[in-house]
Amino acid sequence: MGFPFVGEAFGFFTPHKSFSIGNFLQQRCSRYGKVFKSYIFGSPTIISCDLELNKFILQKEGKLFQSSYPKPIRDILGNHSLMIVTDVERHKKLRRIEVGLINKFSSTSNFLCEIDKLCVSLMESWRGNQLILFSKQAKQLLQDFLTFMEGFVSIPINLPWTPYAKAVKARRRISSTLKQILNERKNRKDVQGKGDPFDEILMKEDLISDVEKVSILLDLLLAGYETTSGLLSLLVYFLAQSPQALQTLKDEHLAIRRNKKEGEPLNWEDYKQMEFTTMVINETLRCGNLVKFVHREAIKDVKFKGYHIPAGWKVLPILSAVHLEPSLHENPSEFNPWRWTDPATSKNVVPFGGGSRLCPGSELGKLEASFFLHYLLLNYRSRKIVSAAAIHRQEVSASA
Ligand code: HEM
Repeated sequence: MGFPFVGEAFGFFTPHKSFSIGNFLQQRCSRYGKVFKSYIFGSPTIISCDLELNKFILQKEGKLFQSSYPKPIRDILGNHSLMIVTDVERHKKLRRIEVGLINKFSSTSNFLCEIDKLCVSLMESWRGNQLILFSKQAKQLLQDFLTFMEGFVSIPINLPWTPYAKAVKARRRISSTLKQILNERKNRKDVQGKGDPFDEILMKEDLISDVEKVSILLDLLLAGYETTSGLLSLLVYFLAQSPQALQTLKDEHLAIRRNKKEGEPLNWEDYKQMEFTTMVINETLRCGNLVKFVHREAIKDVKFKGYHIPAGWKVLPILSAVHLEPSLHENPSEFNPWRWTDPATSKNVVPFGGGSRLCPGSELGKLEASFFLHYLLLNYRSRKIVSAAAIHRQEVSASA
């Protein structure tokens, strides 16, 4: 079970290529099978690389298992964050509001135009640059967010110079900016309820406190930021490895553009035609494993398929292990978007988790990535200049 206190944490958290499960899991699975015991940072832990057990854990949220994120993540996200809240009724209430906000935004008449505009302005900002280092560009949106995210991969030592302390401070700064915006909106009574999702849903909501409202906004910013920017980087990375997929994708987007006037923004009809694009995004999520695992804890003694999980033990369903399982996917480490023509593939890929905590931003993330690809492919040529691999940094992945 490894070293005192840290246990097997070093092995488990060692970075590795995103399209492999890494040496630690590989060795343990071949020695003990797909479900095994470990000891990570002071907690006895069950690690599951088994599809059925993973689905069972996610489906039994609130009944047999609950969310159980480690201290740095809890401190940085805050106790009101959707991912952290364990009380079933409170989670339902906050989730209803967050899902309502995402849906309301997605159904506004200018929603697609706004995403389209964002993609076009991003491409405009690159104009004149001979070389764009993609992974850097995708992450350079907000300095506070970078500091915030760095805290997730840190040891929780609260000294002014540690990434953890800086991240907690960055969270405080972002929260106070959001609080200010909420207050300003409260005072602008004249515009409330006139079609703006924030005004219609958040400002009218009396059942939650202002602190919870700020936390909802923070959740959406954080969960949408790290994951979507990671997905865009991975798309560029995997497409650079697969010229055939890149060409097929380009053909799809050229065909869509041919039927439009110069500068006309994309619409739902265009999005529906992006069939190969959807396959590329799904395959990128399978190979890229943005969220490698989620954190859970057994709240009762659990027996499933002959496994016994004692109450109070940490449980880590490894989503990526199922994505890369050779008995479920042919040549699992190969980036092959065409495998998605087989409907069985989607049953064995769960990049957005499942059960009552299924990612509420999955469709939005995919739509943003599709529009981004459209403008990237029509405006830029890419060239691989370093033979880097897509590396998995474990804790960031857990941030969702
Ligand atoms: C695009 C790539 C994305 C991936 C791979 C992803 C993945 C995930 C996963 C695996 C979870 C489950 C965490 C758990 O069970 O503990 C999750 C939850 C969540 N995601 Fe996403 N996500 C993505 C994009 C987004 C976007 C764009 C948003 C919002 C705008 C979002 C908002 C959330 C929220 C609020 C939760 C917490 C749900 C809950 O606990 O009920 N995600 N995400």
